[in-house]
Amino acid sequence: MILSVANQKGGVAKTTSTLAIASNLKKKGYKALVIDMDPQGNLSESVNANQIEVPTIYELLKQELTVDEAIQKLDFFDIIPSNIMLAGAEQEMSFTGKEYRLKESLENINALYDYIIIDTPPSLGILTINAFTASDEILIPTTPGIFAVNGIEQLNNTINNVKKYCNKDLKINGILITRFNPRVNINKSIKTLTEHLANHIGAKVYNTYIRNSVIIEESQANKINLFDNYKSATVTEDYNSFVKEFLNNNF
Ligand SMILES: Nc1ncnc2c1ncn2[C@@H]1O[C@H](COP(=O)(O)OP(=O)(O)OP(=O)(O)O)[C@@H](O)[C@H]1O
Repeated sequence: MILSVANQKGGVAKTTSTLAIASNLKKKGYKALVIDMDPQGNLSESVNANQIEVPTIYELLKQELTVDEAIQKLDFFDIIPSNIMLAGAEQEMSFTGKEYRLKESLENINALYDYIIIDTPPSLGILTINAFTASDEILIPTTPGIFAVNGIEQLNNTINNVKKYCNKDLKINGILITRFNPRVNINKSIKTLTEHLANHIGAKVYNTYIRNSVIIEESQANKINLFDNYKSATVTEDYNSFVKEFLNNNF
């Protein structure tokens, strides 16, 4: 399955969720490839991928190399990294067929992986459109904030456009509430609001939600896998439960 993790709102835990889900899937024995489509390159950095003077997603989108040349095999999972060069792609990709570049690149390796997970940037430009065109499904992380929730409707319009013009079989897998603090009342009403909105766009909110935890920043800063060194942290348990729910839904 090719899965895009997307939300044009920044800071809703797209990168964190991609990292946690892909590393958990690998721990469970699945073959996982992560594609960093975010010019910020935070995901590549969090797993210590090589980002300087190596092939990245940018050269792959420009068709300057084959997909095998861009893949790095790490303990976390396999990755196609990104770096700030990718920021230029939004302007440079103006040719016919630009939406299909990633899809074309992945055709040769799709069968080698159980899951290919794409971390998308906080925008609905050509990079996100490439990710959606290449994907089977989309996972939407959202934080319990009213603006984050409002953005889902706009995201759904983009998804519908991609379905209309580039990928008719694209589906929303579900909406994942992240950075949740169950003790705060407003969080609870936002959860209810997210459920209504999900219903309206024909998607579902996963039962599992991800709690707020300082462990996230600590593990990312130290480039440590949650499932190695922070096994008993609540947020590690949340992501583990989430992956179980995700796998149950997809069989
Ligand atoms: N469950 C959590 N608890 C505490 N902090 C978190 C949690 N999830 C993510 N964060 C922190 O929130 C910030 C934003 O997370 P992240 O980078 O994953 O979001 P993003 O949606 O990928 O952002 P961008 O849109 O900029 O790419 C990061 O500093 C991250 O460490």
